Amino acid sequence: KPISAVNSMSYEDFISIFGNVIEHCSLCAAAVWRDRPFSDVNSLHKSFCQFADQLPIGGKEGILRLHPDLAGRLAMSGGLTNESTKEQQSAGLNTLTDQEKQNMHDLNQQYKQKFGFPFVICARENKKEAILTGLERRLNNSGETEAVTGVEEVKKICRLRLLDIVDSSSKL
Ligand SMILES: NC(=O)NC1=NC(=O)NC1=O
Repeated sequence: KPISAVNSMSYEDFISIFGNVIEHCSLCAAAVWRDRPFSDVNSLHKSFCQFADQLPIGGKEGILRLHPDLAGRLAMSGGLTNESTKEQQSAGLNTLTDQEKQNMHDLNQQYKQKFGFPFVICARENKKEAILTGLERRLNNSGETEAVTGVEEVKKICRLRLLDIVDSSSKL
């Protein structure tokens, strides 16, 4: 879509189109609509980032809790959103060996046990090896650090999902 079409959307249409650029967080799109008109996809992304950044720590954690585990139960049962399904496949998470699945599951459980929210990383920018090493490394961080790091990954996921919808060449 050209950015001009984005800028002329009703908030209902805007929410239905952009409601999942942050996984299960249509509130973000509902809020970001007010920042229109957007000069291009970068300024649209900036609005999403600013909304996430101004949330209190509890809100940031809430965004992370709405993310499905990587190669988790939902992924195994085909219950992921279309976006998450494609992203997790692109990282090769649908071709894990049983050993890798078990390892991922154990680490995800440890991570959730420690932080109270899931490990989030931009799967389209990482292959399964990088995801596993990232999970092991970030397990040693503080909750504060991981809430911020997780939201930074959400911003990367958001940008790629926006680029799938908005023509990156279109300018106001
Ligand atoms: N826990 C996660 O990081 N989930 C995901 N990251 C992505 O890029 N797509 C997901 O579903």
